[in-house]
Amino acid sequence: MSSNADLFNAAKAAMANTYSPYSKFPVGAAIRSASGVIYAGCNIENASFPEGWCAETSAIAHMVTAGEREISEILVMAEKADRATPCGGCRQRIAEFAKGDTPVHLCDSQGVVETLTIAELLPASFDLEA
Ligand SMILES: O=c1ccn([C@H]2C[C@H](O)[C@@H](CO)O2)c(=O)[nH]1
Ligand SMILES: [Zn+2]
Repeated sequence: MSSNADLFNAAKAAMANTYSPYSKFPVGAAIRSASGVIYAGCNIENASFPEGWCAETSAIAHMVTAGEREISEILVMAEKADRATPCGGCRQRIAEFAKGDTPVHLCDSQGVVETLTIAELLPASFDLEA
């Protein structure tokens, strides 16, 4: 297990609570905030399919609700993927609370497979001040 065992375990525990009866594709995410606290989340689907949301979005919601606004690293896992990567919308949501060099750890069910920065995942991202 990597040195991100705490993040990995938090994402795995969150993934166990997934509500994904439609896709049957469990996802978990865990953020380490600037203060060092871990915020996790799972994907939550809906019978009205577009109303569901992603694990990364749940984790960001927990972080912001707790009064924090800076992601220092984030880890994503999907039970059925060899290397889970955030969807386009989640890349933009992560970028809102991250710096370009903020690490995004992509996992399989065993551990971190690859780490990319959010700037690598979302080059030339939308910014009102760009
Ligand atoms: O970045 C992503 C991409 C997809 N999903 C979820 C949404 C849906 O519930 C399921 C299948 O797309 O995976 C996430 O949680 N994060
Ligand atoms: Zn997403």
